[in-house]
Amino acid sequence: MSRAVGVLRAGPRVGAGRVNWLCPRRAAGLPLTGAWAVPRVCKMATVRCELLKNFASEEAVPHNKVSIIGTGSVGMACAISILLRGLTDELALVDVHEDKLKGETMDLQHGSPFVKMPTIVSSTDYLVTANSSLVIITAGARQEKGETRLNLVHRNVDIFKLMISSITQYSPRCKMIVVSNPVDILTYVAWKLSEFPPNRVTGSGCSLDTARFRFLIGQKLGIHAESCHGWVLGEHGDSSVPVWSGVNVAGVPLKNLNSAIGTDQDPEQWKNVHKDVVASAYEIIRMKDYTSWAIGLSVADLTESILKNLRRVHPVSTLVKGLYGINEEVFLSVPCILGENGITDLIKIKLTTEEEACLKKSAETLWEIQKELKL
Ligand SMILES: NC(=O)C1=CN([C@@H]2O[C@H](COP(=O)(O)OP(=O)(O)OC[C@H]3O[C@@H](n4cnc5c(N)ncnc54)[C@H](O)[C@@H]3O)[C@@H](O)[C@H]2O)C=CC1
Ligand SMILES: CC(=O)C(=O)O
Repeated sequence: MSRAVGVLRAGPRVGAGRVNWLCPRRAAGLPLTGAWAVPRVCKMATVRCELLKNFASEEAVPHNKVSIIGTGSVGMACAISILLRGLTDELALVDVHEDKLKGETMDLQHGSPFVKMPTIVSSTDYLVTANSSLVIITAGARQEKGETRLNLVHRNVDIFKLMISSITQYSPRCKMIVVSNPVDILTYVAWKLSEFPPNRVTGSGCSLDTARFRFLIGQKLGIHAESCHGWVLGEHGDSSVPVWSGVNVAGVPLKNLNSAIGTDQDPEQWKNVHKDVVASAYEIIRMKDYTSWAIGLSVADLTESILKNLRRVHPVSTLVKGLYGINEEVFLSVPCILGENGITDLIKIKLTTEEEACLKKSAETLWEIQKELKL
């Protein structure tokens, strides 16, 4: 971790559009040492020195720093969504692929004239993430066409073993959002390896499934997704559970209008909406190789609740041991209140016997895999 690697940094402090390699200690807000500690003095009459009268040191400490680990499709969709919403005063990016990391950083920085860009730093060294309020983990393998999320587990657990200790070393008080798949298992892995309290380790879980559910209900009704309320809970992906009893528009439960909604007996076959939710990722991956925009936008929404301490309710993956007859340490999505301390409360949603059985079955499937992991 002490390698003297450079940190790609730009932002208001070094001038929009400029790309500088700066000391990682400076990027981390630590006192400068060695050659990096030379004070900024004007040795010759540069335009900068002629233009500016320097009043104060530039060593600002970020208050809302977000780090994103993994600058692939998902990491960069998270980055742009967070930047466009103006949520952070410093964004740090980390990836093992140095050229890709530099390229993505420069490409974002060049958007500075159009967005109020915060400082953006990046490095292969986790020192650049120091003092993060929130670390978003998107690093790792993604599904090939037709591959299941659970199939990724061993490849991504190995990556997490390398990553989590570096994150906690530099940001011991951060919150984490895990996005890499299989997200529920990897949230458990991040929680175990970090030794953080469970409220600080959250999986993006069913935020994406729920967004897809609301969008598809909206399409069927001709109403905007934001006005269609409903939740998908449990495992992100294949065994997710749609809570039909709670689906409503303006407080009108659809179940009151169609008592068979979501069942095989339903003449309108609303259950196909959830089938389409489950099929979405496979369908999109078949066509464009990966999914990115909707997950990026949903992670930015979670980020906003945490950084602004909004205490909004989100369907995210959390430790559910003791709920719904689940006795193992598994992470599944339930409605959670998210704020500056991560998850402070869960909403005790009433499930039907069938829904509860589905949740228990997902928990058993996940535990069968988790109990074999050597962490
Ligand atoms: N939870 C959810 O709803 C969703 C999860 N995902 C998952 O997100 C993950 C990322 O997907 P993509 O961005 O499409 O993949 P990608 O292949 O485009 O990006 C992954 C990045 O991780 C980096 N990486 C690999 N090992 C690393 C390490 N040890 N440290 C730092 N960086 C490392 C790679 O260099 C690459 O840039 C996958 O696991 C995917 O299944 C994707 C969409 C939705
Ligand atoms: C890839 C993935 O997990 C999704 O789009 O749902």
